[in-house]
Amino acid sequence: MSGTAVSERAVAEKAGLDKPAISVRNLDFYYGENKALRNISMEFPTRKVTGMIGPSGCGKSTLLRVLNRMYDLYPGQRATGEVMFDGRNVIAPGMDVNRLRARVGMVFQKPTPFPMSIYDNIAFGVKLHEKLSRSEMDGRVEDVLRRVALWGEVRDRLRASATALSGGQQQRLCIARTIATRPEVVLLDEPTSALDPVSTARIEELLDELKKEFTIAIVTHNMQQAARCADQVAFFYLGELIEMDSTDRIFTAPRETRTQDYITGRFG
Ligand SMILES: Nc1ncnc2c1ncn2[C@@H]1O[C@H](COP(=O)(O)OP(=O)(O)OP(=O)(O)O)[C@@H](O)[C@H]1O
Repeated sequence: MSGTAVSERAVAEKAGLDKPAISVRNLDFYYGENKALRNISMEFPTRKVTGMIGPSGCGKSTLLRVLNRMYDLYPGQRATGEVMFDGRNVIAPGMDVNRLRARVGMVFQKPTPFPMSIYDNIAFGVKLHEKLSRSEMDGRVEDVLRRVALWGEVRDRLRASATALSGGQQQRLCIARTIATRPEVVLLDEPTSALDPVSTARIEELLDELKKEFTIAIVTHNMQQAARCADQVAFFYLGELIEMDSTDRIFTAPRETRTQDYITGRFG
């Protein structure tokens, strides 16, 4: 690549203009009659962290659940508009939803390890999508546990139940489980809100590593966390996207009064 091309790319990346992993266009979402998302249009840049903030009930979790069609599991919930991922509208009929959820993985607020061994927590999802030999699976398990900095702590008890791990370890295991299927996008819904400060710091460090490989969307109520982890931040209010910009800009010079009021703690 020429020097010019490299610097153009650097400028494009800086401006967040790189090809997005997911593009949302005119998205509306309904819980029955209740419209929870209103005309959302935004992009999730590839291998960047997008922070999603806003007061309780503004639709942050709902938007995450649309991105991998988690809402499909519940009757009466529907989305209209476009969520483009790898050239396809994921909310249109005909999408292979299981495959989608392997490619757009999700980590929840409360650590939710399956009631099985540490090893099987990771192997379970991989087996649904890939046929690996025993040694390949062993390698995959070790690789993802290393990447979430859990290998040293659990290597001698891979066959022990995952539910015996601490909360912070369980959440790191859930992240390992999610990245084990080699997704392109990882969605995290308040992943540290049930954790102590030390475990929280470890997850935040981990995000910094993971974004080298994955596109990340993280919902958080913690402004410091958004400021520390995100490359861009989206502020939602009453089901609308009010403003999205670089993290610096959102926290130092937001355009909208409502954003300013929220980040300075005047409401929410
Ligand atoms: N299962 C549901 N059935 C009906 N309405 C729902 C359901 N889940 C959420 N809602 C409504 O949709 C809106 C958005 O909720 P959502 O959970 O996405 O907000 P949020 O910003 O993630 O909130 P929080 O920060 O408290 O998690 C709210 O008005 C909420 O009451």
